[in-house]
Amino acid sequence: MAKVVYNDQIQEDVLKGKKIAIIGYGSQGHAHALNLKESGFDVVVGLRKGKSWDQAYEDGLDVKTVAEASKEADVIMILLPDENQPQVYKESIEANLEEGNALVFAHGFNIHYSQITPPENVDVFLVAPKGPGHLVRRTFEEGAGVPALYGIYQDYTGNARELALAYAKGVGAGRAGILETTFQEETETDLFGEQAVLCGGATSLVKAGFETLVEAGYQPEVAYFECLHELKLIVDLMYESGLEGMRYSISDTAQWGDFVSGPRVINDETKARMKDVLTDIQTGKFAKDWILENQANRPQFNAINQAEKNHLIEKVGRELRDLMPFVKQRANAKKEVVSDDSNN
Ligand SMILES: NC(=O)C1=CN([C@@H]2O[C@H](COP(=O)(O)OP(=O)(O)OC[C@H]3O[C@@H](n4cnc5c(N)ncnc54)[C@H](OP(=O)(O)O)[C@@H]3O)[C@@H](O)[C@H]2O)C=CC1
Ligand SMILES: CC[C@](O)(C(C)=O)C(=O)O
Ligand SMILES: [Mg+2]
Ligand SMILES: [Mg+2]
Repeated sequence: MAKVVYNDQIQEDVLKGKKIAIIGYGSQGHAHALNLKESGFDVVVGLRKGKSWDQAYEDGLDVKTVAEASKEADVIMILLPDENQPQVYKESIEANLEEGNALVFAHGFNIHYSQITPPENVDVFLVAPKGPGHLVRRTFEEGAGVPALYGIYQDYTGNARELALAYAKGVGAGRAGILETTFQEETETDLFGEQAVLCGGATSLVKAGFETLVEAGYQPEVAYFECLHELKLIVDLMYESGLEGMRYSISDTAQWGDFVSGPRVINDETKARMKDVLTDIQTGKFAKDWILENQANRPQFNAINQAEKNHLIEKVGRELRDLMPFVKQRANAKKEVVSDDSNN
């Protein structure tokens, strides 16, 4: 079994007294900055003037420009959207790196696909939480945490591993488990997971189920509860006690249907497509296409995003969630964010 590290095995002294710059204050940025500050570390947030800047300031953080924060920090964590990182690194970070600094990432994309080339005299490592930033923050506040991977690309000071573990502990990951990886493994597995299972796989499965029921004449509201709302309740059981634990709570009829019909939907053909997805990630095709899509100002991304927002499942879902106050609370918090085109 892989070695999983927890809080009591981690010395955080190596990071104490160092200035940590969190560049970006979105989904991951706000969680890392606030969790590290509350863990007793010295944090400065690097941003451009705008909504995130105002939010970070309102949250009681020290906020500076990206160049100023990078210059004064010993540890610089880049938590900007992957597609913006190379330009901001070139314009505002690179020239402010000093010998012995640490350059840190939460995802290996730009190092693994050679979009950022750091100097040789700094440490370069990643601390990648295995969960959305808003849950990194929420679980930390609840006294729990989200697991994280760490990986070392360059160990100039000889302290990169200890720094990475101390950083991971500071964001709360040591409560859940921290695992060593490489930039290649983190990048390829993270992209595969989000495309084939967690995001792309799950949304496609939910929509296909919803559409099948609606096209067969069933009420969209029934289809929404069946294929989307209840999925969270089922996944919660898997999260708590695995597939077996989930199957303990469902009826034997459901479990028999799970055994005989699940493999009719997700089968060898689906797995072959998953392998295609993984191949595109491993060869760099996915990364190249995503970089080109951004250079062209995202024509496909924007068109698909708009069509997805207009899908019937979203209309029905908005109406039903408005009638469930316990769900509405979080949806409203998210809505404020979405309407401002930001994530935090
Ligand atoms: N989202 C997640 O949960 C996870 C993300 N990651 C990784 O973490 C990193 C950050 O992702 P994520 O948190 O989703 O990023 P977000 O999209 O949430 O980042 C948005 C933040 O970046 C700032 N920003 C964007 N462009 C610039 C710029 N040119 N100059 C200054 N600030 C800028 C925004 O400020 P403004 O308000 O001014 O636009 C905002 O504060 C990525 O590498 C990602 O792969 C890893 C694990 C999970
Ligand atoms: C699953 C999507 C993710 O990889 C994440 C939250 O871990 C991301 O890039 O946002
Ligand atoms: Mg991920
Ligand atoms: Mg990801």
